[in-house]
Amino acid sequence: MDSAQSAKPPIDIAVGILVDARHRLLIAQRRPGTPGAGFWEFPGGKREGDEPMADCLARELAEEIGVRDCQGETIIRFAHAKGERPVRLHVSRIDAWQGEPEGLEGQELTWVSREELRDYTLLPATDVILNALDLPDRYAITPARSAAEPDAWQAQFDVLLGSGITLLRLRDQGIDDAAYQALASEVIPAAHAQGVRVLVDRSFELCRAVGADGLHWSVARLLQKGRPNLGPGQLLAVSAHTDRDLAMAADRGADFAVLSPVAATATHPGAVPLGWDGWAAARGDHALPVYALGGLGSDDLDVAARHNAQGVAAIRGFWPASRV
Ligand SMILES: Nc1nc2c([nH]c(=O)n2[C@H]2C[C@H](O)[C@@H](COP(=O)(O)OP(=O)(O)OP(=O)(O)O)O2)c(=O)[nH]1
Repeated sequence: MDSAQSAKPPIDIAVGILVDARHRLLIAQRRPGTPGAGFWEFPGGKREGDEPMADCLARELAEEIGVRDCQGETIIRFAHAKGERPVRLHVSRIDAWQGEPEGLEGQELTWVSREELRDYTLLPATDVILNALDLPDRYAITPARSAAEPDAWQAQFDVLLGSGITLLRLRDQGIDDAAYQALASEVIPAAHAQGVRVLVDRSFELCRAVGADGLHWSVARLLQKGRPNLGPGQLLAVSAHTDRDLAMAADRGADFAVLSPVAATATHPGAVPLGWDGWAAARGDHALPVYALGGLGSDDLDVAARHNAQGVAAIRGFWPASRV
């Protein structure tokens, strides 16, 4: 069972990730006598009564580290039960504030680069926060090259690589593993040259052979195989359609999921759309970042963020118009 389904109601916690001009993150060490003593965390604390979470964050950061006027945005809300009690974390990234952070409660503070964080023992579930911090707000999925005119597909793919997209899934269910491997071997170097990471379907062995940045699997495949032994920075994504899928994906260690369909799509004409309310209900507070997919594009990024989505995933929504 994942944290979102735990029996005890979670306590709401506001968490703030201060990011400085050198992209370093501020972490604090939990004091002796508190739950998780000695572990490092991002500053924050418990909601008082029914105060709005934004007020809770401002109060906690003022009380604990003496900063004011924090400017930022919520990056994820999720629940987990890996500590002494179930918590629901409302995590914000903060890029501007007033005052110099100091440990007002006697806690040690330090600024660390994203790489240096690996040297610290962080509270359980911090990996979820870091995935939400690192992942982009758009996840592109390619239409099948095997169903398209190959030169036109290639031209559109090249435009996609220059469009600001930084993460994509190479999807082509119309070809066998050998043809898929050949396609992946062709497109991944081009994507990497443009700073775009590529997740592949199929096996872990294929992912390794083609130098991909991770895998995108069905929940069924994840349940069957378990989380593969991916390298540092490699990602495991999962396609989900229900609340239960997300619970299993979080439980089995997926780094993020794609939950669909929000609206009707040409790719899956038979699927019943969830609508935003149904999408948000299924997304719930599962402990992983979740993209919204299905009839969406860049115009839907704001509505997605309001529904606790990492962002938008799309095939047609991000695929450049054909020039031929
Ligand atoms: N601040 C913070 N808390 C986290 C993170 N991850 C995580 O699981 N938690 C949990 C640990 C604690 O159970 C809870 C935070 O509660 P807390 O005891 O620090 O809250 P507080 O500052 O209001 O505490 P206090 O006034 O009661 O001393 O949230 C995180 O990254 N930052």
